Amino acid sequence: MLYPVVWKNNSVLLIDQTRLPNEYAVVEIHRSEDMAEAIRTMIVRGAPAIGVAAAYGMYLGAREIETSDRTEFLQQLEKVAQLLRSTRPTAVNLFWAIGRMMQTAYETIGTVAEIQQTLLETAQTINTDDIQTCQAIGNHGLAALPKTPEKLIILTHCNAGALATAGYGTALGVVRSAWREGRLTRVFADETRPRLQGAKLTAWECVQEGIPVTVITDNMAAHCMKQGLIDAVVVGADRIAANGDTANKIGTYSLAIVAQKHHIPFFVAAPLSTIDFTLIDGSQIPIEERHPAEIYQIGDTILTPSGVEFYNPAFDVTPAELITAIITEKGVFAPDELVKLHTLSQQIFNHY
Ligand SMILES: CSC[C@H]1O[C@H](OP(=O)(O)O)[C@H](O)[C@@H]1O
Repeated sequence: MLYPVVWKNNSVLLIDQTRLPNEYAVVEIHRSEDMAEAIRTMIVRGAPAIGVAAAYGMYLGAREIETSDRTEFLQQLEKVAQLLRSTRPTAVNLFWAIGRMMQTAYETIGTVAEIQQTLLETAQTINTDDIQTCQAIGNHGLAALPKTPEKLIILTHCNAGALATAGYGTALGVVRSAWREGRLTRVFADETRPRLQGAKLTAWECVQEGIPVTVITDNMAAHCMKQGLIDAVVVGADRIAANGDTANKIGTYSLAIVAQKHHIPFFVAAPLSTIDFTLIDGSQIPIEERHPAEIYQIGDTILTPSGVEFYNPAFDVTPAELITAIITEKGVFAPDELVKLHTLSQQIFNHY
């Protein structure tokens, strides 16, 4: 199994996803500021993965606080939370995980040392829980996929794999489960400009797992669907509103439009921790804008002339009416059924 975030020897080990697929490098993180930078620069990325990373970042920050006074400790911990919240705005998992860590600190009655220990245990629980959640998503996804005698070809976008979670993946979790059950022919992976998570990360994960994978450029997806090459589209999510509107990597929205045009089921695979029930629809989901260099530069090559402007939104929002179903660890739901999960979500994520 592939784990992008690992607690080991009193530090956090991150697979450096900016160096894949050509180099498998691990970065050792000891301090909260370094964890914030790792999230900001996408050494670690993917909604659930940055939630897990932020949880450990909260513990790293907690152990840096040198006071035995509980009130002072909590005030300092809130500053760590603010630092981590400032890293990336769209994936709600980041904010949920930080909120859970703060809630744990406030609820722990004891010495500062006892609060710090409880924070570490909470981060480790968030980590292990997400692996189990992804495996449940994968298994529930099997029931959602088209029931055809032939094996399926699934198109996915960006990377919603083990690298984007604590392990196993969400969209690629469904792919892994389908592969293991003998229901998959191959994956078509959008390269996913500008950060190329599909070409670099999804393709790498599939090769590691022996899953046949075809990489296409983003502008080929519609043609592939029109040719009848694709049986289903399965993507991840960074934030899902209560009505099922879903923020995911830029390019997801256009995929959903073309999938509907060609009557191809379009699935979002995501844990409950990605659903933001405080938003009635996707209109208020914050969309991260990243540096223009992600568009105009690949390696040492500058792609565009000087004197041009750039617009680099990292995400878009797919309206619920374009989504066939949302695959969660609690089952498969039509977008308008998510409200059934609200009470359960509040029980699991209360006050975060
Ligand atoms: C398992 S959801 C992963 C989700 O996060 C990715 O964004 P980024 O690579 O910028 O962190 C992408 O939207 C994926 O679908």
